[in-house]
Amino acid sequence: MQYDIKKFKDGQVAAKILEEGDLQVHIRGNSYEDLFTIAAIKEAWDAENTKSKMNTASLTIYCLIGQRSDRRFNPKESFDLKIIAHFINAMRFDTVQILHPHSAISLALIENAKALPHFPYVKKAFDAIGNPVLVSPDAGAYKTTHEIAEKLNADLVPSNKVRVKGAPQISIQGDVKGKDCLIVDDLADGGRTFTFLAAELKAQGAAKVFLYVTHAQFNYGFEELKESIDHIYCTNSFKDIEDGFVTQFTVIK
Ligand SMILES: O=P(O)(O)OC[C@H]1O[C@H](OP(=O)(O)OP(=O)(O)O)[C@H](O)[C@@H]1O
Repeated sequence: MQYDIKKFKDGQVAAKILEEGDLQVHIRGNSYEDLFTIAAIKEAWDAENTKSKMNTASLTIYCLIGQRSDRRFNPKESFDLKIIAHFINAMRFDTVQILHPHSAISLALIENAKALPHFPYVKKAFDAIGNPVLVSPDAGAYKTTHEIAEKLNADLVPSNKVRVKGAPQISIQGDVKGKDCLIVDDLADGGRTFTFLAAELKAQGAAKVFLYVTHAQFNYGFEELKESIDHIYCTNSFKDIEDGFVTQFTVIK
């Protein structure tokens, strides 16, 4: 399904449907502008499809904005993922696929949503390195990384993270001496989780430490990661990165 997006100088986005049939929207979805772009496309498509109930509309979001804000962190603060989910639900897509959501709460709040698995990209990194031990950085990552380790027949070393005044405190539950380690997580923001964990893995004798994250945001702290991590594997769900330190798997053009 072809559509055209026009952006006005004041920031307004408008859409035009260029052909008939089922609608498939593939978008990063990592900005409020993207959400309004999706809404414009769906509104234009709905206007053409009021009579035809045969056609379906599907949405694929590669990096859902606000996915970490999956609760009200403090009284009097907004619950941002709930607002975003309300907005997407109002568009009434028949299916919504979300690549590697931060938690199951995104899938619970967004109607007709299911996760698009990150397994194929972890497998590519796993094969490129050559049978590393998988490391899950925190309780949130443990469940999905455990499932991936089972599928790959790989060893898994869980670690636990608590944040003290925002700074991650790490404890590793396994032997990594002389082993190549692949940390697997959903996203890197400032990267402190991974610099601390990689430093601790190396202190415990790990040979090399690699990082896989689906959503490579690297909003700050990117250069510091080079001190303790040997190479990063990620998708381009959040942005395209040109750096020899990073291997990016393309999910969106
Ligand atoms: O690159 P960094 O800035 O270190 O952030 C990345 C980490 O933060 C997120 O978890 P978060 O601490 O938000 O998990 P939570 O939902 O359990 O609080 C994410 O799953 C990573 O583990």
